[in-house]
Amino acid sequence: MQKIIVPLDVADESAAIALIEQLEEVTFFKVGLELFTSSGPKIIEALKSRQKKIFLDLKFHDIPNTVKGACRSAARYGVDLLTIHATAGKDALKAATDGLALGAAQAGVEPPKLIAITLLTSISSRQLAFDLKVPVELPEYALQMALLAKESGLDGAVCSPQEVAKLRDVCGKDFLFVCPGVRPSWADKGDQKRTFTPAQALQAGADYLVIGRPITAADEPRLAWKKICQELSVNS
Ligand SMILES: O=C(O)c1cc(=O)[nH]c(=O)n1[C@@H]1O[C@H](COP(=O)(O)O)[C@@H](O)[C@H]1O
Repeated sequence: MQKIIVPLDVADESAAIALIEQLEEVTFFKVGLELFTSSGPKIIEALKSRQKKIFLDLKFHDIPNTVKGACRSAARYGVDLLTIHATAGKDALKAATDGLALGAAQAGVEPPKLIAITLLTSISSRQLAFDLKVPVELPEYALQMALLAKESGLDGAVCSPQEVAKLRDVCGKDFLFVCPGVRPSWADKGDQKRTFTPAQALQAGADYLVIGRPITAADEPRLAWKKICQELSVNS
């Protein structure tokens, strides 16, 4: 199933390699804050040497000049997807795309697709209103963040599968939607608040699903992966 991205949310490179080797059918992996902070770019080389696609999820959130520089550096890795928070604002989002173009040209690689986090899938409507004091309904807020990303020239957005149908409707078929917060009916939700099953998420219009702990924390990750793929083939 080429639409599932498996996050390597583990402590170090050797744990990541062990997972990659168990999950040999998986073609797309995510390197996030935990692994990149501990291992740095070595893990990217390890994935490339195995011909895997790479989602580098560093969730940049800073002033325009800083994200431009960070994106210039990240572009050199030649990864497929990169994240930034939409709430960094329009100037930072535009600066990020400039940085990517610059870094990719300098390194002679394709720039990654830049996608914006709309609202973390671990945030509930209640938390948005009462903790973050955002006086807008959650679906509308996620939509506005996706539109901000689109207007700023980004390639797509990260959103909950619960919102993707509406966002797809407004942003159009060419805007890329990556959805974490995906849980098979048999899996623990953990800290995820706005979830759909894999079949619901694809039906709602997600281009890619990010599914982590239901696979990576299972006693047998490869069996959990296969179970999800089987469920998807029955439901599609
Ligand atoms: O950018 C992300 O990938 C992301 C955005 C978001 O809103 N929610 C979210 O869970 N993620 C990431 O998606 C993965 C979800 O992992 P599981 O909850 O284990 O399936 C983690 O690596 C998160 O960092």
